[in-house]
Amino acid sequence: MGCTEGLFVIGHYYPACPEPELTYATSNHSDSGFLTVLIQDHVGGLQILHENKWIDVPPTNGALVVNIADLLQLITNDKFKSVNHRVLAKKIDPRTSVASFFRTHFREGTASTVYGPIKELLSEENPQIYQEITTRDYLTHYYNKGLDEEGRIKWYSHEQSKSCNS
Ligand SMILES: O=C(O)CCC(=O)C(=O)O
Ligand SMILES: [Fe+2]
Repeated sequence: MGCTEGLFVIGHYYPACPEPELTYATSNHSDSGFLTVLIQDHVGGLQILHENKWIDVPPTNGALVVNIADLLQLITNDKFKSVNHRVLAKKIDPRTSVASFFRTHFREGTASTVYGPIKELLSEENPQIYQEITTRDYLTHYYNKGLDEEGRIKWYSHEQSKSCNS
C-alpha cells in the first residue's frame, strides 16, 4: 500500500516566544499521512485533542509519540481515528522535535495512486464512509484547507461529497 514509501523526516526548532499566549508553535491539525512517529525534547508543549479537551503529552525521556494520521483513518474506514494536535509556544526555552511522517506524496508515478477504505473492513454494519481518491486530489484538498480548519477528513466522505464538490 506504500505506507512506508513516502517517509519524510522534519526537524522542528521553535524559538522561545516573548508572548506565548498570543500564538501557537504549531496550530491545531491532524497529519496527512498514515502514521507519524515523533520525538520531542524536555520542553514540552505538545497537546492532543481528546473528547473536546486539550491534553498535554508530557515529554518522557526516550519515548516516541505515535500519531494516527488522516490517511490511516480513511483506509481503515474510521477503525483508527486520526488525532488533532497542536504545540503551545513557550516563553523561556526553545523547543526541538523530530517528526517522521509515514505518508504518501506527490511524486512521479504516485500522484494517480488511488486510496480508499480497505474492502475487507467493510460490511453492512460498517458501510463505506470515504470515497476512493487519488493521492493528487487527497493532498490538494489537505493543503488547501490549511491548519486549524475543521472537517478536513470529513471532506473525503461520501456524505460530504454529495453536499460539497469544491
Ligand atoms: O513539534 C511537535 O511536537 C509536533 C509537530 C507536528 O505536529 C507536525 O510536524 O506535524
Ligand atoms: Fe502534526
